[in-house]
Amino acid sequence: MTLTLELPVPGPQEAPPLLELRGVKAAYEQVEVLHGVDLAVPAGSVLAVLGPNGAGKTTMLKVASGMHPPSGGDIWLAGRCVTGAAPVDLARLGLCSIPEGRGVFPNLTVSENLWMASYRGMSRSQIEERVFPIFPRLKERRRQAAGTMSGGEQQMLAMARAIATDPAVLLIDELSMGLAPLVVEQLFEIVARIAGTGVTVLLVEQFAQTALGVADLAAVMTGGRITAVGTPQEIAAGLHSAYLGGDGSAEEAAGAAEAGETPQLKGTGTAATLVAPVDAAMAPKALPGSGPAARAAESATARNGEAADTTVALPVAGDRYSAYLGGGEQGTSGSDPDSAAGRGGAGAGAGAGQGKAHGESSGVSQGESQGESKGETRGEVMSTNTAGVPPTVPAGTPAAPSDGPPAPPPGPPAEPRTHALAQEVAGLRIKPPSTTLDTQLMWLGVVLLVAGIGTGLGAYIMAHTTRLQLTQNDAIVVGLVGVTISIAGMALFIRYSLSNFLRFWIARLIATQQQGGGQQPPTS
Ligand SMILES: Nc1ncnc2c1ncn2[C@@H]1O[C@H](COP(=O)(O)OP(=O)(O)OP(=O)(O)O)[C@@H](O)[C@H]1O
Repeated sequence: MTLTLELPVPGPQEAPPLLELRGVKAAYEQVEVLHGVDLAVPAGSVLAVLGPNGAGKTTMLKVASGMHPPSGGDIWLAGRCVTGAAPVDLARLGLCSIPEGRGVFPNLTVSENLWMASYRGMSRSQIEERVFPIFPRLKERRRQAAGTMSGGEQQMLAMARAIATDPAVLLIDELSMGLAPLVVEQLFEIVARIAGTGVTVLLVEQFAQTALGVADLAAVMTGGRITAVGTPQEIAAGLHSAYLGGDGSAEEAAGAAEAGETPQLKGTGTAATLVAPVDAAMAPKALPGSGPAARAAESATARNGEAADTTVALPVAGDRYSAYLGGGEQGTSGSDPDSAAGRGGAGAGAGAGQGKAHGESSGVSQGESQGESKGETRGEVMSTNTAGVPPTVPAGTPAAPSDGPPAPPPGPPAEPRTHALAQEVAGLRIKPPSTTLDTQLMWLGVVLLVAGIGTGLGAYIMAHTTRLQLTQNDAIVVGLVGVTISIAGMALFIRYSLSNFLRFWIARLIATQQQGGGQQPPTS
Protein backbone atom coordinates (compact mmCIF):
# COMPACT_ATOMS: atom_id res chain seq x y z
CA MET A 1 0.00 0.00 0.00
CA THR A 2 1.38 3.34 -0.96
CA LEU A 3 0.73 6.25 1.31
CA THR A 4 0.93 9.61 -0.37
CA LEU A 5 1.42 12.68 1.73
CA GLU A 6 0.66 16.02 0.19
CA LEU A 7 2.67 18.69 1.88
CA PRO A 8 1.64 22.31 1.50
CA VAL A 9 4.00 24.12 -0.82
CA PRO A 10 4.46 27.78 0.03
CA GLY A 11 3.38 30.10 -2.74
CA PRO A 12 5.95 32.28 -4.44
CA GLN A 13 4.57 35.44 -2.83
CA GLU A 14 4.64 34.05 0.70
CA ALA A 15 7.44 36.09 2.16
CA PRO A 16 8.60 35.44 5.71
CA PRO A 17 7.54 38.01 8.28
CA LEU A 18 9.87 40.95 8.41
CA LEU A 19 9.97 40.80 12.19
CA GLU A 20 9.12 37.73 14.18
CA LEU A 21 9.22 36.79 17.83
CA ARG A 22 9.36 33.06 18.45
CA GLY A 23 8.65 31.81 21.94
CA VAL A 24 10.22 34.88 23.48
CA LYS A 25 10.60 34.88 27.23
CA ALA A 26 11.97 37.71 29.32
CA ALA A 27 12.53 38.36 32.96
CA TYR A 28 13.47 41.13 35.34
CA GLU A 29 15.55 39.99 38.29
CA GLN A 30 14.61 36.32 37.77
CA VAL A 31 10.89 37.21 37.60
CA GLU A 32 9.57 36.12 34.22
CA VAL A 33 7.19 38.61 32.62
CA LEU A 34 7.09 37.27 29.05
CA HIS A 35 6.17 33.61 28.97
CA GLY A 36 6.70 32.68 25.34
CA VAL A 37 5.55 35.40 22.98
CA ASP A 38 4.91 34.38 19.37
CA LEU A 39 4.21 37.23 16.99
CA ALA A 40 4.89 37.74 13.29
CA VAL A 41 4.81 41.16 11.65
CA PRO A 42 4.41 40.88 7.87
CA ALA A 43 6.50 43.18 5.73
CA GLY A 44 4.88 46.53 5.07
CA SER A 45 2.05 46.06 7.55
CA VAL A 46 0.97 47.81 10.70
CA LEU A 47 0.44 45.43 13.58
CA ALA A 48 -1.15 46.83 16.73
CA VAL A 49 -0.70 45.00 20.01
CA LEU A 50 -3.32 45.87 22.58
CA GLY A 51 -3.32 44.91 26.18
CA PRO A 52 -3.79 46.04 29.75
CA ASN A 53 -1.18 47.61 32.01
CA GLY A 54 1.57 45.23 32.94
CA ALA A 55 0.80 42.72 30.20
CA GLY A 56 4.39 42.92 28.97
CA LYS A 57 3.94 45.03 25.83
CA THR A 58 6.81 47.39 26.56
CA THR A 59 9.06 44.51 27.52
CA MET A 60 8.22 42.78 24.26
CA LEU A 61 9.27 45.86 22.28
CA LYS A 62 12.45 46.18 24.34
CA VAL A 63 13.35 42.59 23.55
CA ALA A 64 12.53 43.07 19.87
CA SER A 65 14.78 46.12 19.66
CA GLY A 66 17.64 44.43 21.51
CA MET A 67 17.36 46.63 24.57
CA HIS A 68 16.40 43.80 26.91
CA PRO A 69 17.90 40.33 26.58
CA PRO A 70 15.41 37.50 26.18
CA SER A 71 15.70 34.62 28.60
CA GLY A 72 14.31 32.28 25.96
CA GLY A 73 13.14 32.21 22.36
CA ASP A 74 14.43 34.13 19.37
CA ILE A 75 13.96 37.31 17.40
CA TRP A 76 14.01 37.07 13.62
CA LEU A 77 14.51 40.03 11.35
CA ALA A 78 14.19 39.72 7.58
CA GLY A 79 14.76 35.99 7.74
CA ARG A 80 17.74 36.03 10.09
CA CYS A 81 17.88 35.24 13.76
CA VAL A 82 19.14 38.41 15.43
CA THR A 83 18.80 37.34 19.03
CA GLY A 84 21.59 38.97 20.99
CA ALA A 85 22.28 41.71 18.44
CA ALA A 86 23.15 45.06 19.97
CA PRO A 87 20.38 47.69 19.82
CA VAL A 88 22.69 50.11 18.06
CA ASP A 89 23.38 47.55 15.34
CA LEU A 90 19.68 46.89 14.87
CA ALA A 91 19.04 50.62 14.73
CA ARG A 92 21.72 51.02 12.08
CA LEU A 93 19.94 48.38 10.03
CA GLY A 94 16.74 50.38 10.24
CA LEU A 95 14.92 48.89 13.21
CA CYS A 96 14.02 52.00 15.16
CA SER A 97 11.92 52.37 18.25
CA ILE A 98 9.98 55.22 19.69
CA PRO A 99 10.05 54.39 23.38
CA GLU A 100 7.35 54.97 25.92
CA GLY A 101 7.78 58.44 27.38
CA ARG A 102 9.17 59.83 24.10
CA GLY A 103 12.85 59.77 25.02
CA VAL A 104 13.65 63.25 23.79
CA PHE A 105 16.53 65.21 25.31
CA PRO A 106 14.72 68.02 27.14
CA ASN A 107 17.66 70.41 27.31
CA LEU A 108 18.52 70.13 23.65
CA THR A 109 16.70 72.05 20.96
CA VAL A 110 14.38 70.39 18.50
CA SER A 111 17.07 70.49 15.81
CA GLU A 112 19.71 69.09 18.12
CA ASN A 113 17.40 66.24 19.02
CA LEU A 114 16.89 65.52 15.36
CA TRP A 115 20.60 65.64 14.60
CA MET A 116 20.99 62.63 16.88
CA ALA A 117 19.69 60.60 13.96
CA SER A 118 22.86 61.32 11.99
CA TYR A 119 24.35 58.00 13.13
CA ARG A 120 22.75 56.50 10.03
CA GLY A 121 25.07 58.59 7.92
CA MET A 122 22.81 61.50 7.01
CA SER A 123 23.91 65.09 7.32
CA ARG A 124 22.06 67.52 9.52
CA SER A 125 20.54 69.30 6.55
CA GLN A 126 19.41 66.02 5.03
CA ILE A 127 17.69 65.11 8.27
CA GLU A 128 15.89 68.43 8.40
CA GLU A 129 14.90 68.24 4.76
CA ARG A 130 13.42 64.84 5.40
CA VAL A 131 11.57 65.66 8.58
CA PHE A 132 10.36 69.25 8.43
CA PRO A 133 7.98 68.82 5.48
CA ILE A 134 6.22 66.13 7.48
CA PHE A 135 6.29 68.03 10.75
CA PRO A 136 6.02 71.76 9.97
CA ARG A 137 5.31 72.39 13.65
CA LEU A 138 8.79 71.18 14.49
CA LYS A 139 10.32 73.45 11.90
CA GLU A 140 8.63 76.41 13.54
CA ARG A 141 10.10 75.38 16.86
CA ARG A 142 13.45 74.07 15.80
CA ARG A 143 15.35 76.34 18.19
CA GLN A 144 13.08 75.65 21.14
CA ALA A 145 14.26 73.37 23.95
CA ALA A 146 12.47 70.07 23.52
CA GLY A 147 11.53 69.93 27.20
CA THR A 148 9.48 73.09 26.90
CA MET A 149 7.23 71.75 24.16
CA SER A 150 3.82 70.22 24.69
CA GLY A 151 3.43 66.48 25.12
CA GLY A 152 2.08 66.07 21.62
CA GLU A 153 4.94 68.06 20.13
CA GLN A 154 7.48 66.03 22.06
CA GLN A 155 5.89 62.85 20.77
CA MET A 156 6.08 64.32 17.28
CA LEU A 157 9.75 65.02 17.83
CA ALA A 158 10.33 61.42 18.90
CA MET A 159 8.56 60.23 15.77
CA ALA A 160 10.45 62.70 13.61
CA ARG A 161 13.76 61.48 14.98
CA ALA A 162 12.82 57.92 14.15
CA ILE A 163 11.67 58.83 10.65
CA ALA A 164 14.88 60.78 10.06
CA THR A 165 16.80 57.52 10.24
CA ASP A 166 14.87 56.18 7.25
CA PRO A 167 13.66 53.15 9.20
CA ALA A 168 12.55 49.85 7.72
CA VAL A 169 10.81 48.74 10.89
CA LEU A 170 9.34 51.07 13.46
CA LEU A 171 8.48 49.96 16.98
CA ILE A 172 6.16 52.40 18.69
CA ASP A 173 5.34 52.21 22.37
CA GLU A 174 2.23 53.94 23.72
CA LEU A 175 2.04 56.79 21.28
CA SER A 176 -1.01 58.06 23.10
CA MET A 177 0.55 58.33 26.54
CA GLY A 178 -0.67 61.45 28.29
CA LEU A 179 -2.08 63.03 25.16
CA ALA A 180 -5.50 64.35 24.28
CA PRO A 181 -7.55 62.14 21.95
CA LEU A 182 -7.38 64.58 19.05
CA VAL A 183 -3.59 64.76 19.26
CA VAL A 184 -3.45 60.98 19.45
CA GLU A 185 -5.55 60.79 16.32
CA GLN A 186 -3.24 63.16 14.50
CA LEU A 187 -0.18 61.19 15.54
CA PHE A 188 -1.73 57.94 14.40
CA GLU A 189 -2.47 59.56 11.10
CA ILE A 190 1.22 60.25 10.74
CA VAL A 191 1.90 56.62 11.57
CA ALA A 192 -0.42 55.64 8.73
CA ARG A 193 1.45 57.92 6.37
CA ILE A 194 4.78 56.48 7.44
CA ALA A 195 3.43 52.97 6.89
CA GLY A 196 2.30 54.11 3.45
CA THR A 197 5.93 54.57 2.49
CA GLY A 198 6.64 50.87 3.05
CA VAL A 199 7.75 51.00 6.66
CA THR A 200 6.70 48.01 8.74
CA VAL A 201 5.19 49.13 12.03
CA LEU A 202 4.74 47.25 15.30
CA LEU A 203 2.91 49.41 17.79
CA VAL A 204 1.63 48.74 21.26
CA GLU A 205 -1.29 50.71 22.57
CA GLN A 206 -3.87 50.81 25.26
CA PHE A 207 -6.16 53.04 23.22
CA ALA A 208 -7.74 50.25 21.23
CA GLN A 209 -10.02 52.25 19.02
CA THR A 210 -7.48 54.52 17.37
CA ALA A 211 -4.79 51.87 17.09
CA LEU A 212 -7.15 49.43 15.38
CA GLY A 213 -8.09 52.16 12.93
CA VAL A 214 -4.59 52.26 11.40
CA ALA A 215 -3.71 48.60 11.79
CA ASP A 216 -3.67 45.87 9.18
CA LEU A 217 -3.41 43.25 11.88
CA ALA A 218 -3.96 43.30 15.61
CA ALA A 219 -3.02 41.18 18.57
CA VAL A 220 -3.99 41.09 22.20
CA MET A 221 -1.40 40.58 24.91
CA THR A 222 -2.36 39.58 28.42
CA GLY A 223 -0.26 38.14 31.17
CA GLY A 224 2.96 38.01 29.15
CA ARG A 225 1.47 36.09 26.23
CA ILE A 226 -0.16 36.88 22.91
CA THR A 227 -3.68 35.62 23.42
CA ALA A 228 -5.28 36.61 20.12
CA VAL A 229 -4.18 37.65 16.65
CA GLY A 230 -6.46 38.66 13.82
CA THR A 231 -7.84 41.43 11.75
CA PRO A 232 -8.77 44.58 13.61
CA GLN A 233 -12.45 43.64 13.21
CA GLU A 234 -11.89 40.22 14.70
CA ILE A 235 -9.93 41.62 17.59
CA ALA A 236 -12.52 44.33 18.18
CA ALA A 237 -15.32 41.77 18.17
CA GLY A 238 -13.33 39.43 20.39
CA LEU A 239 -12.66 42.13 22.93
CA HIS A 240 -16.30 43.01 22.90
CA SER A 241 -17.56 39.52 23.60
CA ALA A 242 -14.82 38.90 26.16
CA TYR A 243 -15.61 41.92 28.22
CA LEU A 244 -19.32 42.40 27.72
CA GLY A 245 -20.46 38.84 27.32
CA GLY A 246 -22.36 39.75 24.18
CA ASP A 247 -22.07 38.11 20.83
CA GLY A 248 -19.39 40.53 19.81
CA SER A 249 -21.23 41.46 16.69
CA ALA A 250 -20.06 44.46 14.84
CA GLU A 251 -23.52 45.97 15.12
CA GLU A 252 -23.34 45.73 18.85
CA ALA A 253 -19.88 47.18 18.90
CA ALA A 254 -20.88 49.98 16.61
CA GLY A 255 -23.83 51.01 18.62
CA ALA A 256 -22.09 53.14 21.17
CA ALA A 257 -18.95 54.06 19.30
CA GLU A 258 -20.30 57.53 18.86
CA ALA A 259 -19.95 58.14 22.56
CA GLY A 260 -16.82 60.06 21.74
CA GLU A 261 -14.62 59.32 24.72
CA THR A 262 -11.39 57.53 24.18
CA PRO A 263 -11.53 53.97 25.46
CA GLN A 264 -8.67 52.40 27.26
CA LEU A 265 -7.74 48.91 28.29
CA LYS A 266 -6.82 48.72 31.91
CA GLY A 267 -5.88 46.22 34.50
CA THR A 268 -3.48 43.35 34.84
CA GLY A 269 -3.49 39.62 34.60
CA THR A 270 -5.23 37.59 31.99
CA ALA A 271 -8.29 39.76 31.68
CA ALA A 272 -8.38 43.43 31.12
CA THR A 273 -11.14 45.74 32.10
CA LEU A 274 -12.25 48.49 29.87
CA VAL A 275 -12.66 51.99 31.04
CA ALA A 276 -15.96 53.51 29.97
CA PRO A 277 -17.43 53.93 27.50
CA VAL A 278 -16.91 50.27 26.89
CA ASP A 279 -18.53 49.99 23.50
CA ALA A 280 -16.47 52.76 22.05
CA ALA A 281 -13.42 50.60 22.52
CA MET A 282 -14.77 47.88 20.35
CA ALA A 283 -15.19 49.71 17.12
CA PRO A 284 -11.91 50.48 15.41
CA LYS A 285 -11.78 54.16 14.80
CA ALA A 286 -11.34 54.66 11.10
CA LEU A 287 -8.86 57.44 10.82
CA PRO A 288 -9.35 59.25 7.58
CA GLY A 289 -6.12 58.97 5.69
CA SER A 290 -5.08 55.82 7.46
CA GLY A 291 -5.56 52.15 6.84
CA PRO A 292 -4.40 50.06 3.92
CA ALA A 293 -6.73 51.51 1.29
CA ALA A 294 -5.87 55.07 2.11
CA ARG A 295 -2.20 54.19 2.14
CA ALA A 296 -2.59 52.48 -1.20
CA ALA A 297 -4.28 55.53 -2.65
CA GLU A 298 -1.56 57.74 -1.27
CA SER A 299 1.08 55.47 -2.65
CA ALA A 300 -0.62 55.48 -6.05
CA THR A 301 -0.64 59.25 -5.98
CA ALA A 302 3.07 59.30 -5.37
CA ARG A 303 3.69 56.77 -8.13
CA ASN A 304 1.69 58.81 -10.61
CA GLY A 305 4.13 61.63 -10.18
CA GLU A 306 1.91 63.91 -8.19
CA ALA A 307 3.52 65.55 -5.25
CA ALA A 308 2.33 63.44 -2.38
CA ASP A 309 1.13 65.77 0.29
CA THR A 310 3.06 64.60 3.26
CA THR A 311 2.55 67.79 5.18
CA VAL A 312 0.65 67.16 8.32
CA ALA A 313 -0.62 70.50 9.30
CA LEU A 314 -2.51 70.64 12.56
CA PRO A 315 -5.44 70.41 12.57
CA VAL A 316 -5.40 68.09 9.63
CA ALA A 317 -8.95 67.17 8.81
CA GLY A 318 -8.65 68.47 5.27
CA ASP A 319 -5.55 66.43 4.60
CA ARG A 320 -7.16 63.36 5.98
CA TYR A 321 -10.02 63.48 3.55
CA SER A 322 -7.81 64.31 0.61
CA ALA A 323 -5.84 61.17 1.35
CA TYR A 324 -8.99 59.13 0.88
CA LEU A 325 -9.66 60.75 -2.40
CA GLY A 326 -6.18 60.05 -3.64
CA GLY A 327 -5.39 63.66 -4.41
CA GLY A 328 -3.48 66.41 -2.74
CA GLU A 329 -6.36 68.79 -2.35
CA GLN A 330 -7.53 69.86 1.00
CA GLY A 331 -11.05 69.17 2.01
CA THR A 332 -13.37 72.07 1.95
CA SER A 333 -14.78 71.79 5.37
CA GLY A 334 -12.22 69.89 7.28
CA SER A 335 -10.67 72.52 9.43
CA ASP A 336 -12.75 72.08 12.48
CA PRO A 337 -10.98 69.67 14.75
CA ASP A 338 -14.06 68.99 16.81
CA SER A 339 -16.15 68.08 13.86
CA ALA A 340 -13.28 65.99 12.55
CA ALA A 341 -13.21 64.01 15.76
CA GLY A 342 -16.93 63.58 15.62
CA ARG A 343 -16.75 62.34 12.08
CA GLY A 344 -14.05 59.88 12.92
CA GLY A 345 -16.10 58.39 15.68
CA ALA A 346 -19.22 58.17 13.59
CA GLY A 347 -17.32 56.65 10.72
CA ALA A 348 -15.91 54.00 12.95
CA GLY A 349 -19.29 53.22 14.34
CA ALA A 350 -20.88 52.72 11.00
CA GLY A 351 -17.92 50.81 9.70
CA ALA A 352 -17.94 48.33 12.49
CA GLY A 353 -21.65 47.93 12.09
CA GLN A 354 -21.13 46.72 8.55
CA GLY A 355 -18.17 44.66 9.43
CA LYS A 356 -15.68 46.75 7.51
CA ALA A 357 -15.57 50.26 8.85
CA HIS A 358 -17.09 52.23 6.07
CA GLY A 359 -15.85 55.70 6.48
CA GLU A 360 -18.59 57.21 4.34
CA SER A 361 -20.65 57.51 7.44
CA SER A 362 -23.42 59.91 7.92
CA GLY A 363 -21.06 62.02 9.96
CA VAL A 364 -18.80 62.51 7.02
CA SER A 365 -21.49 63.16 4.52
CA GLN A 366 -22.99 65.76 6.78
CA GLY A 367 -19.79 67.63 7.20
CA GLU A 368 -18.04 67.09 3.93
CA SER A 369 -18.51 67.88 0.28
CA GLN A 370 -20.85 65.92 -1.95
CA GLY A 371 -18.07 64.00 -3.60
CA GLU A 372 -16.56 62.83 -0.38
CA SER A 373 -19.83 61.53 0.88
CA LYS A 374 -19.65 58.99 -1.95
CA GLY A 375 -16.06 58.07 -1.37
CA GLU A 376 -16.45 54.37 -0.84
CA THR A 377 -12.71 53.81 -0.95
CA ARG A 378 -12.84 54.69 2.70
CA GLY A 379 -14.56 51.40 3.34
CA GLU A 380 -11.33 49.46 3.36
CA VAL A 381 -9.77 50.95 6.43
CA MET A 382 -10.22 47.68 8.18
CA SER A 383 -8.99 45.35 5.47
CA THR A 384 -6.25 42.88 6.19
CA ASN A 385 -2.87 43.12 4.65
CA THR A 386 -0.79 40.10 5.34
CA ALA A 387 2.70 39.27 4.25
CA GLY A 388 3.06 42.21 1.96
CA VAL A 389 -0.09 41.42 0.00
CA PRO A 390 -1.42 44.71 -1.28
CA PRO A 391 -4.67 45.77 0.28
CA THR A 392 -7.58 45.40 -2.05
CA VAL A 393 -10.17 47.99 -2.83
CA PRO A 394 -13.77 46.90 -3.35
CA ALA A 395 -14.87 46.55 -6.94
CA GLY A 396 -16.73 49.48 -8.31
CA THR A 397 -15.18 51.87 -5.88
CA PRO A 398 -15.41 55.43 -7.05
CA ALA A 399 -12.07 56.89 -6.27
CA ALA A 400 -12.82 60.57 -6.69
CA PRO A 401 -15.67 63.01 -6.40
CA SER A 402 -17.73 63.10 -9.56
CA ASP A 403 -16.97 66.74 -10.19
CA GLY A 404 -13.29 66.56 -9.43
CA PRO A 405 -10.29 65.30 -11.38
CA PRO A 406 -10.09 61.54 -11.66
CA ALA A 407 -8.00 60.16 -8.88
CA PRO A 408 -5.34 57.57 -9.63
CA PRO A 409 -6.45 54.02 -9.04
CA PRO A 410 -5.41 52.75 -5.65
CA GLY A 411 -2.46 50.43 -5.95
CA PRO A 412 -0.25 48.44 -3.67
CA PRO A 413 1.53 50.32 -0.92
CA ALA A 414 5.11 51.34 -1.36
CA GLU A 415 7.48 48.41 -1.55
CA PRO A 416 8.59 47.41 1.93
CA ARG A 417 12.32 47.62 2.38
CA THR A 418 12.45 43.88 2.85
CA HIS A 419 15.16 43.05 0.39
CA ALA A 420 17.52 45.84 1.40
CA LEU A 421 17.04 44.94 5.03
CA ALA A 422 17.61 41.25 4.32
CA GLN A 423 20.92 42.08 2.68
CA GLU A 424 22.00 44.37 5.47
CA VAL A 425 20.95 41.98 8.19
CA ALA A 426 23.02 39.21 6.58
CA GLY A 427 26.12 41.17 7.41
CA LEU A 428 25.07 41.95 10.94
CA ARG A 429 27.62 40.95 13.52
CA ILE A 430 25.95 39.43 16.52
CA LYS A 431 28.13 39.10 19.54
CA PRO A 432 27.24 35.78 21.10
CA PRO A 433 26.31 35.96 24.73
CA SER A 434 29.38 34.94 26.69
CA THR A 435 28.92 33.51 30.13
CA THR A 436 31.25 34.08 33.03
CA LEU A 437 32.31 30.45 32.81
CA ASP A 438 33.25 30.90 29.14
CA THR A 439 35.42 33.87 30.04
CA GLN A 440 37.05 32.03 32.92
CA LEU A 441 37.85 29.03 30.73
CA MET A 442 39.32 31.29 28.08
CA TRP A 443 41.67 32.86 30.64
CA LEU A 444 42.54 29.43 32.02
CA GLY A 445 43.57 28.54 28.48
CA VAL A 446 45.84 31.58 28.31
CA VAL A 447 47.41 30.70 31.67
CA LEU A 448 48.01 27.09 30.62
CA LEU A 449 49.51 28.20 27.34
CA VAL A 450 51.96 30.48 29.11
CA ALA A 451 52.72 27.85 31.77
CA GLY A 452 53.37 25.19 29.13
CA ILE A 453 55.74 27.43 27.20
CA GLY A 454 57.45 28.31 30.49
CA THR A 455 57.85 24.65 31.44
CA GLY A 456 59.35 23.78 28.05
CA LEU A 457 61.74 26.72 28.18
CA GLY A 458 62.65 25.86 31.79
CA ALA A 459 63.47 22.28 30.83
CA TYR A 460 65.65 23.52 27.97
CA ILE A 461 67.50 25.99 30.16
CA MET A 462 68.01 23.49 32.95
CA ALA A 463 69.30 20.89 30.53
CA HIS A 464 71.96 23.33 29.31
CA THR A 465 73.10 24.82 32.55
CA THR A 466 75.83 23.29 34.60
CA ARG A 467 74.27 24.10 37.95
CA LEU A 468 71.29 21.77 37.64
CA GLN A 469 72.18 18.97 35.34
CA LEU A 470 69.28 17.05 33.80
CA THR A 471 69.67 13.95 31.83
CA GLN A 472 68.57 14.25 28.28
CA ASN A 473 65.64 11.96 28.98
CA ASP A 474 64.48 14.11 31.89
CA ALA A 475 64.68 17.20 29.70
CA ILE A 476 62.62 15.53 27.00
CA VAL A 477 59.97 14.47 29.50
CA VAL A 478 59.70 17.94 31.04
CA GLY A 479 59.65 19.49 27.58
CA LEU A 480 56.81 17.20 26.47
CA VAL A 481 54.81 18.07 29.59
CA GLY A 482 55.28 21.74 28.76
CA VAL A 483 54.14 21.24 25.16
CA THR A 484 51.07 19.27 26.31
CA ILE A 485 50.10 21.99 28.75
CA SER A 486 50.55 24.60 26.00
CA ILE A 487 48.38 22.67 23.56
CA ALA A 488 45.66 22.25 26.17
CA GLY A 489 45.80 25.96 26.98
CA MET A 490 45.67 26.90 23.31
CA ALA A 491 42.68 24.61 22.75
CA LEU A 492 40.79 26.21 25.61
CA PHE A 493 41.60 29.69 24.35
CA ILE A 494 40.45 28.88 20.81
CA ARG A 495 37.29 27.19 22.02
CA TYR A 496 36.17 30.08 24.17
CA SER A 497 37.33 33.08 22.19
CA LEU A 498 38.27 32.54 18.59
CA SER A 499 35.51 30.05 17.81
CA ASN A 500 32.87 32.76 18.33
CA PHE A 501 34.74 34.88 15.86
CA LEU A 502 34.95 32.02 13.35
CA ARG A 503 31.32 31.11 13.86
CA PHE A 504 30.33 34.67 13.04
CA TRP A 505 32.22 34.67 9.76
CA ILE A 506 30.91 31.25 8.75
CA ALA A 507 27.32 32.34 9.53
CA ARG A 508 27.86 35.51 7.57
CA LEU A 509 29.20 33.60 4.60
CA ILE A 510 26.23 31.23 4.62
CA ALA A 511 23.75 34.10 4.99
CA THR A 512 25.33 36.03 2.14
CA GLN A 513 25.19 33.00 -0.11
CA GLN A 514 21.56 32.41 0.79
CA GLN A 515 20.73 36.00 -0.02
CA GLY A 516 22.59 35.83 -3.32
CA GLY A 517 20.88 32.66 -4.46
CA GLY A 518 17.46 33.48 -3.11
CA GLN A 519 15.03 36.24 -3.73
CA GLN A 520 15.97 38.68 -6.45
CA PRO A 521 15.73 42.39 -5.81
CA PRO A 522 12.36 43.79 -6.75
CA THR A 523 12.29 45.59 -10.04
CA SER A 524 10.34 48.76 -9.91
N1 LIG B 1 12.68 47.52 34.94
C1 LIG B 1 11.85 46.65 35.50
N2 LIG B 1 12.19 45.98 36.61
C2 LIG B 1 11.35 45.08 37.17
N3 LIG B 1 10.12 44.78 36.68
C3 LIG B 1 9.72 45.42 35.58
C4 LIG B 1 10.56 46.39 34.92
N4 LIG B 1 9.89 46.87 33.86
C5 LIG B 1 8.70 46.24 33.83
N5 LIG B 1 8.60 45.37 34.86
C6 LIG B 1 7.46 44.51 35.15
O1 LIG B 1 7.21 43.71 34.02
C7 LIG B 1 5.82 43.55 33.81
C8 LIG B 1 5.48 43.98 32.38
O2 LIG B 1 5.74 45.37 32.27
P1 LIG B 1 5.62 46.16 30.89
O3 LIG B 1 6.01 47.57 31.12
O4 LIG B 1 6.32 45.41 29.85
O5 LIG B 1 4.04 46.04 30.63
P2 LIG B 1 3.14 46.92 29.66
O6 LIG B 1 2.14 46.00 29.08
O7 LIG B 1 3.97 47.68 28.70
O8 LIG B 1 2.46 47.89 30.67
P3 LIG B 1 2.03 49.43 30.43
O9 LIG B 1 0.94 49.38 29.44
O10 LIG B 1 1.55 49.88 31.76
O11 LIG B 1 3.23 50.16 29.96
C9 LIG B 1 5.12 44.38 34.86
O12 LIG B 1 4.70 43.52 35.86
C10 LIG B 1 6.20 45.30 35.37
O13 LIG B 1 6.04 45.56 36.74
